[in-house]
Amino acid sequence: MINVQALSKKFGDNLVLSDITTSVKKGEVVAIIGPSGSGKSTFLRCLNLLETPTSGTIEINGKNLTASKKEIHKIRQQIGMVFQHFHLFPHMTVLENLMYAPVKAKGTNKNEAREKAQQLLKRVGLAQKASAYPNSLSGGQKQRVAIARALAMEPQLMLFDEPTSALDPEMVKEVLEVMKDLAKTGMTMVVVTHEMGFAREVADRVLFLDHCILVEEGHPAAFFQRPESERARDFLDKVL
Ligand SMILES: Nc1ncnc2c1ncn2[C@@H]1O[C@H](COP(=O)(O)OP(=O)(O)OP(=O)(O)O)[C@@H](O)[C@H]1O
Repeated sequence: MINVQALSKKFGDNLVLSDITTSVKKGEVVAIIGPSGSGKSTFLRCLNLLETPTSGTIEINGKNLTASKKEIHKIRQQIGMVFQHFHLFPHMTVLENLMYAPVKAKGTNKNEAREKAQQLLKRVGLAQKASAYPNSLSGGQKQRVAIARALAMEPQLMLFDEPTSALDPEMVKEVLEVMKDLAKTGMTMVVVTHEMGFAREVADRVLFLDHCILVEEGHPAAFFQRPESERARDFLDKVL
């Protein structure tokens, strides 16, 4: 589903991603881990062109994102994104937050969008919050709404940028549970995370970035038990 070839990204003279080549299969859950500042978020944001790569190519479902600026809008609609800081519309109710993009961007009929939104709220355990405004929700609830809102566009791929790192510890679990459930449905997911437990239990593959380089990638069981590189061993010694 995703094919990344020789992706590099600079901010001015600062090289943030260096020559990254990898791919993600349909239905795969990939966790991106690594030290702070290693380029994880930038890599994720390149996958839907929130950041423009300096060089290299990114294909999603065979379409070259970097070549087809015209198509990017259409391709983006198929990619859901969940950020660290929710980004819900504060002046809309939870239900309206979920209905907005399907109605405005896809032209979905309002009744259909409402029904789908209600189903999704049920799925993330928040059916009773449909009429609430985001400000009245806890961080964990806001993030579950953000996930449901991304799913309302029926994406083929979901990108998560440290979705639990702004949450109080007691709320991390409820969000990870929703993500685990989503993974079980066969959704293709790329997740930047500091939650090693999630990477170990839920991911099919781990990508380890350090200093702008994709140092190693592999199955979580192998990566966490026997990391190949010195850099990954050092990192795991610090975080586990
Ligand atoms: N818009 C930007 N302009 C300039 N530099 C940036 C920008 N975004 C990120 N950077 C720099 O790129 C580098 C990588 O940042 P990035 O956020 O991708 O790392 P990360 O691995 O996700 O870090 P963290 O785990 O702390 O979120 C950092 O040095 C950061 O300062």
